[in-house]
Amino acid sequence: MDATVSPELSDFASALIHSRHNVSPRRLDAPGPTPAQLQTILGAAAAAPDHGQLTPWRFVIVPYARRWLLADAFGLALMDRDPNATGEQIDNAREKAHRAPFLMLAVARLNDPHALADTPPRSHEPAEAEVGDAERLVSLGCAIQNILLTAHALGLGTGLTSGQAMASPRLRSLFGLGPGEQAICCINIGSVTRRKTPRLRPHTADYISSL
Ligand SMILES: Cc1cc2nc3c(=O)[nH]c(=O)nc-3n(C[C@H](O)[C@H](O)[C@H](O)COP(=O)(O)O)c2cc1C
Repeated sequence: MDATVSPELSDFASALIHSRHNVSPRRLDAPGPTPAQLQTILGAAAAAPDHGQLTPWRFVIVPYARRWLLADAFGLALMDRDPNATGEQIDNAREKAHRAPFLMLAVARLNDPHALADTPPRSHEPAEAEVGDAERLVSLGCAIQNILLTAHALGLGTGLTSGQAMASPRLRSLFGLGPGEQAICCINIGSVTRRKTPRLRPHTADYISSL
């Protein structure tokens, strides 16, 4: 057996994975992660599987003092797609930017269809274009899960939020998203004020078959 593998590690991994639950940002309050905890949490993303070592994702922290920028983007994104949105609906959209003490945007770095033809292949690694968007998104998902599990291990609650604003030009412009970049979701982290009944997870028989 590999020296790094132990029954304790397996029990710990299982307990950690199965005790994490999504927490609505409405239930995430101060204190958020300390600077030291944040370094640990953010560093966990780097351990995600990454075909070709492209780091096909990045994260943009939105400090509390700058949440109003995100609130503006959420509000304007709603007004763009629904010119009849009420003041209350716009306020609700804006308010989502102010919830958890820590918030950052997860950005996928997907293939830019216009640039692919110009990318020269590298001899020792798959050409950038060989790592398709599905693989890049899987890598981001793993990075996000590493972040969620590490925050959970530190006693913090985490919640993911997305919605139609992710694709809005307002959000793209605020975060300076380049061609091929896609905003996927916000990662919210804080102290859990109130837990909901955790959702039931599927059984292995629901998603495993044999060839
Ligand atoms: C990319 C992504 C975006 C999500 N966006 C939202 C969201 O906008 N609102 C929400 O309530 N949950 C969102 N979730 C969280 C899921 O709803 C949650 O993970 C799911 O209910 C399963 O719960 P669990 O994580 O506690 O097992 C998102 C999850 C993912 C992977």
